[in-house]
Amino acid sequence: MVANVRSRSAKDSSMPRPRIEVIGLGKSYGPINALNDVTLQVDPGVVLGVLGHNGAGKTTLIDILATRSTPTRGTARVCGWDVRRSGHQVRRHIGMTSQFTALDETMTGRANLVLLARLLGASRAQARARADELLTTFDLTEAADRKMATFSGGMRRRLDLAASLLGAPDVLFLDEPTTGLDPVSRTGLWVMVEALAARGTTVVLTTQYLEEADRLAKDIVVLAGGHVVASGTPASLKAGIGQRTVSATFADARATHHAVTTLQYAGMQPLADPAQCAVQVPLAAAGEIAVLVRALDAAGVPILDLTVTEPTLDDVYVALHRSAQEKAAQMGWSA
Ligand SMILES: Nc1ncnc2c1ncn2[C@@H]1O[C@H](COP(=O)(O)OP(=O)(O)OP(=O)(O)O)[C@@H](O)[C@H]1O
Repeated sequence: MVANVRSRSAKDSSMPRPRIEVIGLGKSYGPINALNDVTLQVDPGVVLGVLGHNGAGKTTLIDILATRSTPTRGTARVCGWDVRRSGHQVRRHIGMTSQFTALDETMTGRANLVLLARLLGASRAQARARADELLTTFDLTEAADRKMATFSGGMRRRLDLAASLLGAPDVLFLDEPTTGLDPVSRTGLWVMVEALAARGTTVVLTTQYLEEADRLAKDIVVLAGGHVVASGTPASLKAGIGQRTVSATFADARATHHAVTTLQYAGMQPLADPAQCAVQVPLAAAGEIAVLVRALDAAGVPILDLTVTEPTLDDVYVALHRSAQEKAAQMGWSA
C-alpha cells in the first residue's frame, strides 16, 4: 500500500522540496519481508509519526533513511540525497537518538557534547557554544559538569537527544524518544520538538505513546507486517475510523430502562450499563446529540450527566491492527 502522506504536482516548483522522499521501499532479511512497498514524502518542518506494533518495520524504515541499513527494493532520498549512493551526504543532514554508544560515561555531559561537536567539525568555541545552548534547552545546565555515569535515566536520554541535535540537523530521527522519561521531561521534550519543527526541522518520530503522536505529529503512517496500513493526519485517521459516543447517566435503573426504550424509538442504538445507570449511544451524525436530549426531555427522563467521547488515536490504532491482522491472514504476511 502507498502512504500518500503528502501529494504534490511535479509541476509545482514553488513548493519546498520534500526532506524525505520514499518510493516503493522494501527490505528483506532472507525470507523475512521487514518492509514492503512504502511510499511517502515529508516536508520541511513536518513531524511524521511512525506507529506500529513490535516488529511492524518502524526501525527498519528509520535505519534505511538514516543510512544504517540498505534497502532491498525501491528508493529513498533524504534532503535530496539518495540513501544508497550518497550516504555520507545524508548523514551530514540528519540527527538521531540512541547515540549512547558515542557518549562516554567517564566524561561530563558537557565534555561529551563538546567532543561530539568537535568530531562533527565545529571549532572549539563553536562546540562550546553549541553544547551550552543544548544543555540549556534540555535543562541539563546544573548537571552539565557531572560525569555521565552519575546521570539518571531521564538525564541520559536528554543528553542523548542533545547529542542528536549537535549538527543542527535538517532531519531528526527520534526512535521512541520519551520511553523512560518522567512526565515533566516528556512534556519538555514535546515542547522542544514543536520548537524544532517550527524552525523547519523535519522530525520522524516512532512512539508507542499514541497521545504523543497525536500531540506532535502532523502526519502519521501506521505500519503492520512491514506494510503501510494507514496514513494521514491524526484528525483524518480518527474521522475515518473512530466514532463519537454520548454517555448519559440516569437516577436509577427504571429511568435507565426508560431512556433505552425512548432512544430506540428515536432510531438510535443505545447500549445500557444498568449497574452504572448509564447509556452509551454511538453518534452517526453531529445533530444527534440534540435529537437525543430532546427525545429524553419529551419522554420526561431527566439526564443526570452527559459526556461526549471523541475517538482517540488508540481507537484508530486498535481498529487498524485488527484489520491488518485479518488482511495479513488473507495475504500470508506476518502482522
Ligand atoms: N537483522 C535482522 N535480521 C532478521 N530479521 C530482522 C532483522 N532486523 C529486523 N528484522 C525483522 O524485521 C521485522 C521488522 O523489524 P523492525 O525492528 O523494523 O520492527 P519495529 O517496528 O521497529 O519493532 P519494535 O517496535 O519491536 O522496535 C521483524 O519481523 C524483525 O524480526
